[in-house]
Amino acid sequence: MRLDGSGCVLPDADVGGGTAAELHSVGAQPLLLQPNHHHIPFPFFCVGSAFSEDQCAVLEALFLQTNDWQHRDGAFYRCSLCDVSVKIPVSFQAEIVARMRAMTRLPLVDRVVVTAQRMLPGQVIGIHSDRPLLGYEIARLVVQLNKEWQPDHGGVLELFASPEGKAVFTVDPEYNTAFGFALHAESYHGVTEVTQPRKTVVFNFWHVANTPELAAYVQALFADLHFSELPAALDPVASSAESTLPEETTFRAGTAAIALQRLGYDDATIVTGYRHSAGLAVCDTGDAETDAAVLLADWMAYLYRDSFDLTRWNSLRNKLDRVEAVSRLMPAWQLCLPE
Ligand SMILES: O=C(O)CCC(=O)C(=O)O
Ligand SMILES: [Fe+2]
Repeated sequence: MRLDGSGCVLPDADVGGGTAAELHSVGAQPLLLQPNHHHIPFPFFCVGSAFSEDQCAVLEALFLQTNDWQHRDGAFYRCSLCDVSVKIPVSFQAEIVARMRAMTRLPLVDRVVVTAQRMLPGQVIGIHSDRPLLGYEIARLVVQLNKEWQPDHGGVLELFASPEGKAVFTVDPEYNTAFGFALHAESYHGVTEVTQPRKTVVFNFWHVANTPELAAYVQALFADLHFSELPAALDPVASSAESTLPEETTFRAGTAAIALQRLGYDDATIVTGYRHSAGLAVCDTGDAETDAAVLLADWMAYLYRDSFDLTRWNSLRNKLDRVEAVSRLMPAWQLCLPE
């Protein structure tokens, strides 16, 4: 399957924030109208004529002015990148975030980071998922700026169901086409080798509950982490868990226990938290603060050791929905579950 800009156009059920006419009225030009939404191999959308001529001109100019390109020269990820966020008009950024919120239905923060990406002949981007690690972006909009692109120029974006499989969907990098997706552990994609220079602008968006501010808080909470600081009361539980459970699981449970310890909770709560995070027991002590502390510690340990998982986050949010935030947990609570 190929997207050639003239493919079938499905009605946009997700405009959410407004109709096409309203979008005309808020900005000077419409943008990202009529996306084609897909769900295989993972949710994404493509837009044929993404931006107005003026907006394309702003994006193209980014490649003329910038000089501090960072060169990525890994075996699987070869391209040059440059942060051009400050060069994108604030009103343009605001419009794009509003549109991305409507299309992805994700609670995105206002801040956008925009990267100009250049690939030169011979360069290729191998298969990767971009899963959102702690503080990383949750969604991307990839805009192509290759005038007169031809199939033999390469640089086709390929989508995969698994890192070993064959491409399930391909997107040609034609001028003024955009590709948007939510990043997660299985959003596998890559770019085929290019034979002509390839110009792309990537807009990055953050989830309100996986911000760089949360990342700073969690990094500080787990700084200089040594399991030896955990109370002796945990020793028998941890030893027994370590003899039966995968290391990854006990590592995460130990990390959750450290969070509870550093937040000032007593030995009993730390043991309860460890057992909960190791999957040995469901935390239901009947004490609202203890249960909330255990759930938040478990979530922060997961974020720190793994990545931001939307399903898990929704489950945390549902569990703590009606619970009053307590002062000891306030900073973590506000960052993990912002209003
Ligand atoms: O350049 C592209 O088409 C996609 C690059 C990429 O891997 C990304 O933006 O996540
Ligand atoms: Fe990527």
